Amino acid sequence: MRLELLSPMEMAAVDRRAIADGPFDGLALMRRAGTLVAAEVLVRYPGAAKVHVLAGPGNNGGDGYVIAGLLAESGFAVSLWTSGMPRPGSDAALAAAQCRLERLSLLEFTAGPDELVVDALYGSGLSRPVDGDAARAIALVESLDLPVVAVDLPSGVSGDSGQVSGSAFRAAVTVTFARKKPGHLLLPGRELCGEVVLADIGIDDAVIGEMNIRIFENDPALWRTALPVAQVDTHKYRRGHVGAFSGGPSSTGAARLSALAAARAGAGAVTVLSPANAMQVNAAHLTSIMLRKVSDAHDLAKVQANHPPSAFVLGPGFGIGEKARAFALDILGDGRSNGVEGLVLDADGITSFRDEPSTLFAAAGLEAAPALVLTPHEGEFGRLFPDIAGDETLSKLDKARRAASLSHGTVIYKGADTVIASPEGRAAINANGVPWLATAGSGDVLAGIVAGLLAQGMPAFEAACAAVWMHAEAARRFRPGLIADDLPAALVPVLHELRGQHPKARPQG
Ligand SMILES: NC(=O)C1=CN([C@@H]2O[C@H](COP(=O)(O)OP(=O)(O)OC[C@H]3O[C@@H](n4cnc5c(N)ncnc54)[C@H](OP(=O)(O)O)[C@@H]3O)[C@@H](O)[C@H]2O)[C@@H](O)CC1
Ligand SMILES: [K+]
Repeated sequence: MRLELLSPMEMAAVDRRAIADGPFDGLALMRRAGTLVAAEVLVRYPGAAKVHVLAGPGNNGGDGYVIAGLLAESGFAVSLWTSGMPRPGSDAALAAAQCRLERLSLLEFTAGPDELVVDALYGSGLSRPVDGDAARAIALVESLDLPVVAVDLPSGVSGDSGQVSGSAFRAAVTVTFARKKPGHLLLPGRELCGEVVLADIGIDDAVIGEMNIRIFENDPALWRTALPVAQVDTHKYRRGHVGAFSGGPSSTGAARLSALAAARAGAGAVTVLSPANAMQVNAAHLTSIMLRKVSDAHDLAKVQANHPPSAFVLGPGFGIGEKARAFALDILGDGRSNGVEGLVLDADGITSFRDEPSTLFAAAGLEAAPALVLTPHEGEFGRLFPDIAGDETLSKLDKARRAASLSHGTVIYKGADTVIASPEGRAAINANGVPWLATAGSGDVLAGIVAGLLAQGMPAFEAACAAVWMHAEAARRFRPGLIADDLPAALVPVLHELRGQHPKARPQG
């Protein structure tokens, strides 16, 4: 799987390196790119009454000249609309010189129903907001509801951030080259790209390998080998023990959702850690999940002394305040020496640190601290990282990476385009989410899955990526109608399948 995501700048560096190394020069790469886009058009829209190719002044436009020529040779009626001449001597200028079609000015652009648009105005070289003739063409195409095949990126969509600059095409298909860019996965870019096709234009994987890329699309290939595999001789505590903190008597459900999810994710034992006044409510709803009273620091110390959980979930339904801060700092301070692998801080656990985030970050940064995993949605992210959240020059990917570095934690920045970032700089963008996953309690389940995997010894970044993907995959398979209570059980077939593909897969004991 080619999961690395290249920023437009990295892609340009890869292009330069590939051209320097050979065997293909820039024009050959461009011809290949154009040929592969033309092939997609042929396969997908063989009956198009007419194809409008819009070619810009850079190499994206160069691809457009190649595409227009090939489609005309294949028998399509092609109109070639250009905006600005390619720089003399550039690959685009060479491609333009080889294209014999009449050039119409984008200024005059017009189209009719049942026609197709190939958008080769701007790709990774987008340098300012799209306006003027290009914006007018975009509006006309949108009003006619014409299908658009975008070359590399829909014009107007930033390859770095997925944000729209000025206006942007909404493509049915986007054909990109060598590797996807973050803008193909981050919103709103992901929606505007339509289906993303990755075309191999002949750039050697080794050239990309040398770039030491640390940003990926989240996919099982990224973490499958790190998934815990139960051994035959295992016993319940060796399969990991999760402690999920419950809130008071009227808010216990969230912790139970986390607990169930942790158990379904494979933790051998799960305990709900409940304040005294919520013990009865919790007891009435738990069967396989254990229950212990933890009202204060003294109770927590007792839990830590005897079969301590190897991972904790703190936050779902817990309540905001000093108790959450004290418990979190206690667990981080207690350290790995006591067998604690990680703390998942979610919801109220995050909000509890809004006035003193540096205390949390300092505790997570101590050498002996267990892994901290933070799971903020946008609002919670802004509470914990106000300066990063408020910086409009940063993409969601940049924000998550900075937050991870600042907090010394793995950050799961949730949303329809969840970004997972590790403190040492790795990041993954998730793309298998479905709208019906946004349901009450869904976040509690995610926190539980992360803790379940951490408790079994899975490293934090891999556990976070795996949890986000499995959570979404379980929801996708369940289909609409899903409520959070359905999710823990819906994880089981997903995990079975993943484990079946594990290189060390063996019968489960
Ligand atoms: N060998 C390779 O490199 C290969 C590259 N390939 C292809 O090249 C593409 C990247 O090419 P690229 O770097 O030339 O950038 P591109 O997207 O054409 O835009 C730059 C031009 O557009 C202009 N411009 C930008 N924004 C604008 C705006 N809003 N409104 C108006 N003008 C605007 C900008 O103007 P400037 O900023 O210079 O003033 C400049 O003239 C890549 O996406 C892929 O399709 C493939 O062929 C495979 C091999
Ligand atoms: K484009």
